[in-house]
Amino acid sequence: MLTADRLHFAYPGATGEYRFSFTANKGAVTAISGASGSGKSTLLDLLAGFLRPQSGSLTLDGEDLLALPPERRPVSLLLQSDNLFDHLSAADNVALGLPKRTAKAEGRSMVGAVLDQVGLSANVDQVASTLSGGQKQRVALARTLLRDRPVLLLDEPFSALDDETRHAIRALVLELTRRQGWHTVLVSHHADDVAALAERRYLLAGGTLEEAG
Ligand SMILES: Nc1ncnc2c1ncn2[C@@H]1O[C@H](COP(=O)(O)OP(=O)(O)OP(=O)(O)O)[C@@H](O)[C@H]1O
Repeated sequence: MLTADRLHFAYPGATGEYRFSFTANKGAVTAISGASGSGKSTLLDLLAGFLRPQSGSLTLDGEDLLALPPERRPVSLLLQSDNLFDHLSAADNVALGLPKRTAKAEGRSMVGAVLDQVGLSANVDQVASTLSGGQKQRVALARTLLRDRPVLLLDEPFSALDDETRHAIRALVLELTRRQGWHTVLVSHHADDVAALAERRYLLAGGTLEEAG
């Protein structure tokens, strides 16, 4: 279980402050909604380690995550767009998620396997700039799958997609979350996405999270 307990943060010199408490279960999507400017990106930055809280705790199954710098946190991040290097192929973008010193042939077969799982076996060598928005998100999910970190942070990951693609990527996120046992935290304005995915929902307002029905 991913647990934030009174994670307290204030931007230097700013008047507003945040105090975040929530839990996110393994193999499930936890949704965070809130108005523009309510602090959703701030929360994700704290979870990813890009911002440091003034006090409080953040643990994954009891392990203190605040002690870890961003690159050592068991966390992957998927944004609305700009997840890929445009000039690299789908396979090369995914290969960035391989552990260092993976043998070339082994790496290629691991990359092929995850691209296959996200339905992109026909696009392995395609340059990212020529992929559709949905295909790009699939590539980013394949890389996440390869890294297989236990926490997946999603920041409006479906917003740039048309309805049909959005439903397909949404279903893929839910399937991977359940199968891999990820703790997936979804930040979204869209009630439709939240209703389709979330096991637990929180509303962010006034600097705190409130569990919503
Ligand atoms: N570096 C910063 N220094 C001071 N204040 C900041 C900084 N970054 C964000 N803020 C302020 O903190 C508040 C929360 O911002 P944040 O980006 O977390 O909101 P959000 O809910 O993600 O908004 P949106 O939905 O529009 O992306 C805003 O009032 C914003 O102006």
